[in-house]
Amino acid sequence: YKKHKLPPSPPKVPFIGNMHQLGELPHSSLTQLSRKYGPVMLLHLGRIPVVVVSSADAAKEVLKVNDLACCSRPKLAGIGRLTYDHLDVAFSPYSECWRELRKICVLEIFSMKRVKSFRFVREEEVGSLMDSISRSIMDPVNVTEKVFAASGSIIFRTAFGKCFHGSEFDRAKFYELVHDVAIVAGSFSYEECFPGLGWIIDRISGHNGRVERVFRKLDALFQQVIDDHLKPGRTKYEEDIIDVMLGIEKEQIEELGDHALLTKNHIKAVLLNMFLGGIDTSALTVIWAMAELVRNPTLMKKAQDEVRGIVGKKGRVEETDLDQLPYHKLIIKETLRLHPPVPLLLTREAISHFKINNYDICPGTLIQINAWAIARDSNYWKNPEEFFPERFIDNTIDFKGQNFELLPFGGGRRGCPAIYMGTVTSELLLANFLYCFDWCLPDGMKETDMNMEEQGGQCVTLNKKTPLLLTPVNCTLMAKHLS
Ligand code: HEM
Repeated sequence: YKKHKLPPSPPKVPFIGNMHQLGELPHSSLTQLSRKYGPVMLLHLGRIPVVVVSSADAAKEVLKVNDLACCSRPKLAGIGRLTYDHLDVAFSPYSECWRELRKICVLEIFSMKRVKSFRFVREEEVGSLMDSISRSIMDPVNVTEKVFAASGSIIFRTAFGKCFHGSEFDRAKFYELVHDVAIVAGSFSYEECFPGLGWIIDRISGHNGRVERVFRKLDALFQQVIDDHLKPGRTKYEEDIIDVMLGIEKEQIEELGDHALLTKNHIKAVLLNMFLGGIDTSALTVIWAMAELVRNPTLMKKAQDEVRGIVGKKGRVEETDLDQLPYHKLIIKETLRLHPPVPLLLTREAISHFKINNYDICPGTLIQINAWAIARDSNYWKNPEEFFPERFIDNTIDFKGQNFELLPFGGGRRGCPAIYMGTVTSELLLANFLYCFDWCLPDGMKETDMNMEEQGGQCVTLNKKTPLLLTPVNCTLMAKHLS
């Protein structure tokens, strides 16, 4: 690679490379580093070369101009095991098989029509959450916990067709499992960073054992639900995602025989993607939005006036109301700008040589787009640190992957295929929070005392460091619904 012009790099330490510079909050440390080394920089995690992209122009080079040259994902051992050797959509390297599966996801699983067919699940879950909060009027509520639980139940029911309630899975155990999966999915093994030696650390640190334990539990859960779905004489009330995928598998076997693509393992791997990709992301959007609104009472009032004006005395916001709430949509957009749930997007891998801003990117290099840094860059955003939904009035910037200064869902061939599913869930939850209750901070806490820190750690998602505790104040609009 001597002839190549490589991107600038911060100084490396022997063996670990730049690993020590990632810190507790990698998106934030990388933003600082990019101020010094530029919007395209080359880091080394152990032996792995990683190019970090921190400007809209450079992101466009990756996601649009050279999308095909770098639309693969690295083959990591931990997630490889959890996805039955990369049979999923989110973490699989680029291949013919991945393309087929992605097509099935876009057309059959995450299409607007399919997502709309689960409207009743979302409305029921949000409804029971509002009922449960209404029993805590004037008592502080852990909004973080409640929203995660509702988002988890929505995905669980959408995928499996049944709720935790009255099933053999208990909610706490399920979350523990999803959390373990998220940690395995977000971590490199030492062997990957330090080939030849890292396996020793992997064995001592128990990495391999943890991956295996998580895999076994998850596989048993998926197998059991699939078996339930295949039982003769099963009463099917509404089609869930497992029904949809089993239907596609059957069709493919009838049409293509041995050449059928979809197997039970593909189905399980896609379910894993739904749990990893769908629960925390939608929940975090609502939690950060509520946190911002409580700190900004004027914006809160404006949003509440809008939703209460449109919904009237109905008692609940329904999905059909959401399109009549333009200010509400601006709040979601501004939340996704300031608090993108996946701040570094998912890692891509270059398949062939290409250039970004005239720097050579060699095959095998990993690419990390810092969507968080771009969305807070004063070159594109006025007062970028301020939560100001009005900035999107008369502004055509959207988050669907065409405007490279706002990329909460990524873009290009690997962009999030479930934008509609994610946004409709967040919008419905937030609109009901705003419609059903007035909110105040517990124990005389002031807006300026709120802790808005981000949580560090191994997760790919951007959590709030401290749980959001808020006190619901009675709202008469709901009384009619409850009586
Ligand atoms: C507010 C909600 C959501 C946000 C912010 C979000 C964000 C993202 C991001 C940043 C990526 C990576 C894009 C890239 O690398 O360019 C992604 C990929 C993905 N997301 Fe989402 N997501 C959300 C909701 C969901 C939901 C509800 C599901 C499914 C139930 C889901 C499933 C996926 C899958 C399967 C991929 C991998 C796509 C691929 O590699 O081809 N996401 N998402």
